[in-house]
Amino acid sequence: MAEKTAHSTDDGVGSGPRPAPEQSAQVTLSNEPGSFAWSVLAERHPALIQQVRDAFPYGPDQHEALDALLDANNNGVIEPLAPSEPDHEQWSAWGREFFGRSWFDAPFLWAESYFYRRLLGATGYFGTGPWRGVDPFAPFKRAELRGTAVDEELRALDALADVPADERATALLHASVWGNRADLGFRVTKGDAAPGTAADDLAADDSPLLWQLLPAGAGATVAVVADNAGRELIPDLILIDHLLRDRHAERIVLHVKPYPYYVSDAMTADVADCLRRLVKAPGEAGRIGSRLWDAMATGRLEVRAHPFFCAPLPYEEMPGDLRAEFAAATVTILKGDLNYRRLVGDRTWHATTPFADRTAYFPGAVAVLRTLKSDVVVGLEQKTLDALERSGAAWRTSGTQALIQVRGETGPPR
Ligand SMILES: O=P(O)(O)OC[C@@]1(O)O[C@H](CO)[C@@H](O)[C@@H]1O
Repeated sequence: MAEKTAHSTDDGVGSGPRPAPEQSAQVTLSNEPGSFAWSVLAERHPALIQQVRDAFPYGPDQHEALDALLDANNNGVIEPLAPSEPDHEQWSAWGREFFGRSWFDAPFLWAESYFYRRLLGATGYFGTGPWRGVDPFAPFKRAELRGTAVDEELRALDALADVPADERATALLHASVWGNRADLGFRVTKGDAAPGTAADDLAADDSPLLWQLLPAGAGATVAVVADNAGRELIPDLILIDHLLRDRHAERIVLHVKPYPYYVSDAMTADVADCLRRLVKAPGEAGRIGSRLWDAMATGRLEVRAHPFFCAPLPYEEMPGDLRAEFAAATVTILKGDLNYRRLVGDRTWHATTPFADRTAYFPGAVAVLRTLKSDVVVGLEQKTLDALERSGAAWRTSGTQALIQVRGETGPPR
């Protein structure tokens, strides 16, 4: 087995700026048995291959490719994409340093991202045959959206329609945060069929600063970087409607993934499915759906699917066009655990490392709405950290804790 961790000044995944030495921390790898990252590769990935295999009547080619991926994930080394693949060159550059290593010895963020790319390849998603463009996770996403839990969540909106605006705003913001628990990745392996009981309080809450950045009528543009489809995207869309309706934003750009990723991540098709679900719902949910449908038609709400969202890279290495887009936004709101890992860096930061320091490179104000589902966290107060540690619970990874963190001041010169 190779070294347990790589050092932060040389993670080999791109050429972007590196953190200052005094802020360095080790890149998270997956080669420590029993660690969260190890369990994702050793347990979640094989279970996911099986789920995908069971969900579609694939032919022998797909079964063979899935067998090969399972074997490589469990026992093999990382190999480049075939030269015939359209993104072969891109991934060759991203993976140069990791090809020939065990999957467990590559950075966790990189290995997971490449796993999803290979899984799609195995199902024929990027091929020229009949499975081209067929989302292997679509059956799980659709089942979730059809479920009665969504009916109940949408019915609850009727009671919110008449409460004072600030209370409604808080409720909708929290619904979007906790919506991040509804991650189908949690349900891939036995034993984590559903996340545990949610904490009453947020582990960090900078929401006053978020609202300060978005005073009504100031003509703001907000970028929302989505995470999961279905039960997460619905509350995200409802929050977007609130921001537009109460004029906290004039325009919102919703960034989604260009291809299926991390089981349930949202793509344009999932936005359309959620909007249809809302529009057809009775009561307030249906009215929200109609307003959002109109906002799409007039361009006040726009969907984008930049390729960087499926790249195995931290946001620190984002390309210039995306940097310019975030810089032009009044605030960028990032949803979920993976976006958080990419924002602050998937490393063993001390949990009290200031959030503002870790995000100082980000172009413009940035906010995160996240439940904790992996080891990395920054920006906690010492007393919060002490209490969480005393609890003895798996608070970093169980999805029971959540946070809203915001850096308001503008980032470095652009
Ligand atoms: O980004 P999301 O959907 O909130 O979470 C993604 C996630 O489920 O995937 C990884 C494990 O596969 C973890 O980082 C995290 O728990």
